[in-house]
Amino acid sequence: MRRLRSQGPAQGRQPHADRGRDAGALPRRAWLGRSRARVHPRAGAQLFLVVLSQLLAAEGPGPAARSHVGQPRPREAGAQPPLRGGNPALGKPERPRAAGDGVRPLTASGPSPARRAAQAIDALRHGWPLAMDGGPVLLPVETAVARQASAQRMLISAARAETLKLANQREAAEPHAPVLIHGAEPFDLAAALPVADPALDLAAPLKGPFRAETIGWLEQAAAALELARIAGILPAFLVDPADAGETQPVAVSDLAAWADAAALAIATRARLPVSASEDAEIVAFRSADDLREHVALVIGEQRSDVAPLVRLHSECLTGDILGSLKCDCGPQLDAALHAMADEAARGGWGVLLYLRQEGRGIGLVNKLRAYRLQDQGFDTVDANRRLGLPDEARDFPVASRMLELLGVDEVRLMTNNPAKVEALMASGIAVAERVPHQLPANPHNTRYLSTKRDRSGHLLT
Ligand SMILES: Nc1nc2c(ncn2[C@@H]2O[C@H](COP(=O)(O)OP(=O)(O)OP(=O)(O)O)[C@@H](O)[C@H]2O)c(=O)[nH]1
Ligand SMILES: [Zn+2]
Repeated sequence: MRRLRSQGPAQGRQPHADRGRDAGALPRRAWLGRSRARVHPRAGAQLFLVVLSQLLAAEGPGPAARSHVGQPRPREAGAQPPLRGGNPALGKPERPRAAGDGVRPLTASGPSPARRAAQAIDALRHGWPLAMDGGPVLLPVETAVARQASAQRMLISAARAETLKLANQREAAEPHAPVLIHGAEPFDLAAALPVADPALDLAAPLKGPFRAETIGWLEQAAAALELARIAGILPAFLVDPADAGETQPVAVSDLAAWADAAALAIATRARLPVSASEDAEIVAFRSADDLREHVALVIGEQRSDVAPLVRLHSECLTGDILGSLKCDCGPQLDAALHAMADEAARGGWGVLLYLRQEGRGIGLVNKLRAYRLQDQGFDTVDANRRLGLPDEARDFPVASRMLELLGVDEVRLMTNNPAKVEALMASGIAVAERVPHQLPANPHNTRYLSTKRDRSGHLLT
């Protein structure tokens, strides 16, 4: 069996008793006085600062504390006093500006491909247009800062085109291919938004007439839609708009470089007692260009001779933090941690990967948009498609890479989703067993769970 090299357990693991929080020993009432219970926390903090500054003032200026505050540094004999208001010989001070006013041509000496993709994702979130190498300028409809921009054409996803009843046109009939639409009138942002956003579907059901056109830059179009998904915005663009503003250059191949799981590395690790188990360690992962920080929780003592119980848990802010009843994420997270704690008590161990892939990879805002559509009667799959987004967009090679970095090459995977098993195996992790992980339904998630079973292939009863 292939054994992967571990980066090793944390150095200097301490018994729990050694790590009491010092803060607990502070005389809590000392700093807010007796009225603490009635003081609003923010007001309390302000009061604390006032008291602190009074105490400091009463103490007088300590020489060490004030040596560089408010006092001029001693000057050597003959030295010039510092210039106030800048050196007139240098002209007026100017803000630093990027070379070429920030326009970055795709040259070998420019930013690395992964960095360019990161900049493109950031640009979309800010509403700045992309200049696709070999394709047109694309302005994201949802976030565009160039409010006066307009274009004759829009780029949308196949799923959105289908919702807009365009799939009967030959150029829009390919199920997953991006669709270029030509409007009878140019699209300004007010006209483009209802095409992009299904929240407006009921208010304006007929948006056309549109003509679908052949795309001569299909790869660039697909990459742009993928970048929009990663940025968490609606996947719709004005194509070559007038007045789009400064563009962000990006090439199709940049995306693969950005998504390369090999860039992920362990950033740090620390002991983290949790309510399910006091014997747990958190490991944080980072890569240079992807700002999402994934974590793993290792429960029990890591052993190379026993395959751990593993759960790949995708971020769900609503379920994990707020206790949403619309999904099964919160109870699944809780039950997984307790199952791992039981496993550890029997001499085994567990690893929970907390993957920052909210809403199965479409991001929090788009997931909440999907929830709105679900309230109109669409199921979880159709709601995503109406948004023009895939119903599954998670990046499981990231999970395999995290396991590899932890030195885990074989797992007992807690899941009802066969796609997770396949994805892990495809990226080199042996799945010795699939451990079912079904939790009781509630009235709010019954339809969600049956859709998972009936449309997404989950093994649920
Ligand atoms: N787009 C979308 N995402 C959702 C919805 N409900 C839950 N999610 C997301 O789905 C993910 C939860 O999936 P998981 O429980 O990890 O995995 P799974 O594919 O359901 O498979 P299991 O391992 O069997 O639980 C989280 O990222 C949630 O935010 C929804 O209605 N729409
Ligand atoms: Zn959830």
